[in-house]
Amino acid sequence: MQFAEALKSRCHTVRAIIHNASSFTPTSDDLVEAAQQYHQFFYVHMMAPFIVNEALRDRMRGENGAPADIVHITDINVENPTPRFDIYGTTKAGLHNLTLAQAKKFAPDIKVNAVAPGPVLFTESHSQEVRQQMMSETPLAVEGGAEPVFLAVKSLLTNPFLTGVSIAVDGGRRLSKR
Ligand SMILES: NC(=O)C1=CN([C@@H]2O[C@H](COP(=O)(O)OP(=O)(O)OC[C@H]3O[C@@H](n4cnc5c(N)ncnc54)[C@H](OP(=O)(O)O)[C@@H]3O)[C@@H](O)[C@H]2O)C=CC1
Ligand SMILES: Nc1nc2c(c(=O)[nH]1)N=C([C@H](O)[C@@H](O)CO)CN2
Repeated sequence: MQFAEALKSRCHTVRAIIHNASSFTPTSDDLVEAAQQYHQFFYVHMMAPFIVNEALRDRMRGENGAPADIVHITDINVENPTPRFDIYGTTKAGLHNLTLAQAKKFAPDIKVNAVAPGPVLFTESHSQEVRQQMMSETPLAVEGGAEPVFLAVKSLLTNPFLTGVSIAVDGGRRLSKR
């Protein structure tokens, strides 16, 4: 556990931890490659947040007696997965569950919450047709960008009475997808 020890040697007091790191690729048709993907996705979406949170738990300090904060960036599809991204989705669902478990485990000293984005930032891989399709499935019909995700994280950090919460930042998309 050298990583955890190195982290502790560098972090004396921590106000908040935001777990944003992620891998995002469709599940390979090759089973060997898919197994390798599972390891990669498990480590970045579940193992790393678990290790970092446990390693720094005793170093976390809120302000003026309020709890400290951990925020996990998950995905609106944790309960309505996209089969083509099943490995991605199951490990993000694991991160969502870790949010709930650690909210119970770390209270009252630390709040643990999630922000679940919908498609907020398209990549070059998204054709104009795909973008239009996704916008047609989004009630607010715009590409949200990173700012709404930041504002959701900020609202969690400034509200001392929220833990075990997941904020969907998706323009209402979760309401329209079947
Ligand atoms: N963009 C969107 O529409 C949506 C995003 N989200 C979630 O929001 C978050 C941010 O999204 P976005 O910025 O688009 O994500 P990107 O895929 O563009 O970036 C992911 C980041 O995670 C980093 N990363 C990956 N693996 C590791 C690792 N092992 N250690 C450290 N860093 C790592 C990458 O660094 P590097 O470049 O060095 O590999 C990269 O900077 C992610 O958790 C994503 O799953 C959820 C739903 C929709
Ligand atoms: N790590 C990432 N996760 C996700 C991304 C991304 O670009 N990086 N994008 C999405 C979106 O839903 C979008 O690609 C539409 O499929 C999901 N997660």
